[in-house]
Amino acid sequence: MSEPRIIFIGAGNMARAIIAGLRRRGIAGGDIAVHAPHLERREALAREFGVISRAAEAVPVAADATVVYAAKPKQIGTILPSWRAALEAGPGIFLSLAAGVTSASLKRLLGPKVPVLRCMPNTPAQIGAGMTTLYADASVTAEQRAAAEAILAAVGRCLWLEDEGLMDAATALAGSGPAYVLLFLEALEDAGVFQGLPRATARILAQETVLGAARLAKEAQMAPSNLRHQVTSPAGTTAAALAVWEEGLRALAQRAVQAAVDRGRALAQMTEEHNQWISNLSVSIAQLTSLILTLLSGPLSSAPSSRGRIPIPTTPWYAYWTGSRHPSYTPFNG
Ligand SMILES: NC(=O)C1=CN([C@@H]2O[C@H](COP(=O)(O)OP(=O)(O)OC[C@H]3O[C@@H](n4cnc5c(N)ncnc54)[C@H](O)[C@@H]3O)[C@@H](O)[C@H]2O)C=CC1
Ligand SMILES: O=C(O)[C@@H]1CCC=N1
Repeated sequence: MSEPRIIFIGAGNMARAIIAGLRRRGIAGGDIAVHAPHLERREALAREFGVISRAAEAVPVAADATVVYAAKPKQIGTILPSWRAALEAGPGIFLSLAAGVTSASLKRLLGPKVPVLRCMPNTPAQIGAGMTTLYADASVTAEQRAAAEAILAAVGRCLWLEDEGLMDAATALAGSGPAYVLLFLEALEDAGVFQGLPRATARILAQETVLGAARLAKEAQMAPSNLRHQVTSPAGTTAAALAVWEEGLRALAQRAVQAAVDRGRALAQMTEEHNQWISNLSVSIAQLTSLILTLLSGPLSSAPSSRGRIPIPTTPWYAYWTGSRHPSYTPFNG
C-alpha cells in the first residue's frame, strides 16, 4: 500500500470536518492518516471514513505529503519538533489550522526549509459550507498553495489573504463567526417562544429566515442595507424592531469581534512564550546532560580545557563503581 498523502495531526472537530469533505470529494481513505493520542477518537474516524489511524508519534512522510496541524494551538510547541525531521526530508508542505500561531513561529519550530501555510476554516465545513481564509508567504510556490487549497476547497469556499496580520480579523469574523450566528438563532427562537410560538415552530422560522436572508445577501449582489430597506415599511413592524436592534447591535458586533482579535493575539503571545520556554528547557537539559556526562566520566581535573571553564574529568565514571577502568574507555581529553 502507498503512503498516505494527507496526514492530520489531531482527530478533533476540524480534522473530522475536513476528512468528511475529502472523502465526499473522492479522496481514498488510505490516502489519509490521522495521528492522535486518543485511540477512541482516531479509531472512530477510521471506522467512519476508512482513514488510517496512527499513534501521535511522528513518522516519515511521503515526498508529496501535506501534514495538516489540527490539534490545539497551545500544544504546537511540544508536538511539532518531532515532525521536523520528517518534513525536512521531503518536499511536502505543512498546513496549520492553529488559531493565532504565526508563520514566523511555525518556521521557528519546523526550520526554514519546510513550506509553511496557515488557514482558518470554520465549522460549517462539516456540511461542505465552510469559509476558509488561507495565508502563505512569498517563499511558498503556486503548486504548494494549490495543494493546500485543494484540501480546504473540499469543505467550502476559500479566500487567500495577502497580509498575515489580517488572519486575526478573519479568525474573529469567520472562524468564530458561526458561534455568533448560532447565538443569534437561539435568541430569535427564544423571543418567538416568548411570544407564544411552539418551540419547534420558532426554531424552523428562525433557521429558515437566517438561511434565506444569508442566501439573499449572497445572491442578490446588493449591499445588505439596500436589501434591508426592501423589508422595512415606513412606520411598520420592521422599523419598530430595527430601532431596538440599533440601540446596541453594531456596537456589540464591534466589541465582540475586537474581543476575539485581542484574545487571538494574547493566545499567540502565550503560545510564542510557551514555545520559547520549551526551547530554552531543551537547551538547558542538553547542557545539563552534557555537564553530568562530563562529571560522571571522571574526577575533576583543573587542567586547562578547550571546552571552556568546565573542569574536565580524567577518570571514567564507572571507575567509581567498579574501582577499575574499562578496557575500551577513551577519556574525553585523550
Ligand atoms: N473549532 C473551530 O471552530 C475551529 C478550530 N480551528 C483550529 O483547529 C485546531 C483544532 O481545533 P478543534 O478541532 O476544534 O479541536 P479539538 O479539541 O476538537 O481537537 C484537538 C485534537 O488534538 C488531538 N491531540 C491532542 N494532543 C495531540 C498530540 N500530541 N498529537 C496529535 N494530536 C493531538 C486530540 O486528540 C484532539 O482530537 C485548533 O488549532 C483550532 O485553533 C480553526 C478554525 C475553527
Ligand atoms: O475559539 C477558538 O479559539 C477557535 C478558533 C476559531 C474558532 N474556534
